[in-house]
Amino acid sequence: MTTRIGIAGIAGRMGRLLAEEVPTAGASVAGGTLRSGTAPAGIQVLPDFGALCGASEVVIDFTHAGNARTHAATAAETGTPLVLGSSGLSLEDEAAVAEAAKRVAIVYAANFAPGVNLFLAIAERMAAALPPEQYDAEIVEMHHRQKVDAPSGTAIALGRAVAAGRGTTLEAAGIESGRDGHCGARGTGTIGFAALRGGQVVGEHTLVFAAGSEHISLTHKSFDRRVYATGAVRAALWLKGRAPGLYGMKDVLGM
Ligand SMILES: NC(=O)C1=CN([C@@H]2O[C@H](COP(=O)(O)OP(=O)(O)OC[C@H]3O[C@@H](n4cnc5c(N)ncnc54)[C@H](OP(=O)(O)O)[C@@H]3O)[C@@H](O)[C@H]2O)C=CC1
Ligand SMILES: O=C(O)C1=N[C@H](C(=O)O)C[C@H](O)C1
Repeated sequence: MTTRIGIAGIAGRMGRLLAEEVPTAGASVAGGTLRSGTAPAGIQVLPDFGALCGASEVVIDFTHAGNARTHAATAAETGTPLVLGSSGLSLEDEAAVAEAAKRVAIVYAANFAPGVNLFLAIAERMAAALPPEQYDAEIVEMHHRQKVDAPSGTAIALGRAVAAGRGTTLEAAGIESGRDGHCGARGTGTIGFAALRGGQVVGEHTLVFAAGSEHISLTHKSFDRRVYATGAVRAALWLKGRAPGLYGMKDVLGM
C-alpha cells in the first residue's frame, strides 16, 4: 500500500512541486487544498484542511505562517502526522505547534535541504569555537521577490544555532536586524541579520564571523526549490507511524 500524502496549498510554488515529488517517491497524493489558483491536473481538491487530514495518512503544509496554529491543532484532532514547512512563525505560533505535537507527530523545519541542515550543525560548532567578544556573527540571506517574511526561517534557524553554540538563546544574545539610519555601534555578542529580496533567487544564506584580524564565512545556495520538496516528502514517509512528538529535519536525516 502506498502512503497517501495530502498537500495543503497545492497551487503554490512548493505545493505544485510536492505534487510531482510525492509519486516520484512511490507515494500517492491524497488530495490538496487551495485558496486561489488551480490544482495540478488529476488532483482532488478538498474543501478544507480538516477534510485533507481525513483523506490522508500524512499531510504536508507549505502555505503561510498564519495557518500554522490551526493546521497543527487540526492535525492533532484528527491524528494525522504533519510536515510543516511554512516560515515566519511567531514564538507563540511555535509554542502552539509544540503543544499539538504532544498529540500527533510533527516535523517542523525551517529548511528541508540536507545541505542546510549540515550547515546548521556546523554553525553551532563554529560559534562554540569562536568567542562572541571577538567574533561578530552576521547572517545574510537572499530570496526571490515574492517572499513575504524576513528574515527567512533558515536565517533565524542559523541565528538559533549560533546562539546555542554560545550557550545562550537568540533572544538573550540580542538580535540586530535591518540596520538603517543612526542605529548606533554593533552590540558585542549580538547576532545580526540582513535580508535581500530580488528576482527569482531560490534561497541563499551566508553566516559570517567577523573579528579584528580575520573573517570566516560559510554559504549555502539552493538552485532549485525541488530540494525542499524531496526533503519534505522524505520527512512525510519517515513520519508515518511515529509516536507523537516535535521532530526536526535532523531527526529525519539521522544527524
Ligand atoms: N521549510 C522549507 O524548506 C521551505 C519553506 N518555504 C515556506 O513555505 C511557504 C510557502 O512557500 P511558497 O510555496 O513559495 O509560497 P506560495 O505563495 O507560492 O504558496 C503558498 C500557497 O498556499 C496557499 N494558501 C495559503 N493559505 C492557505 C489556506 N489556508 N488553505 C489553502 N491554501 C492556502 C496560497 O494561496 P494564495 O496564493 O491565495 O495566498 C498559495 O497558493 C512559505 O512560508 C515559505 O517561506 C518555502 C520553501 C522551502
Ligand atoms: O520562501 C522561500 O522560498 C524559502 N523559505 C524558507 C525560509 O524562509 O528559510 C526556506 C528557503 O530558504 C526558501
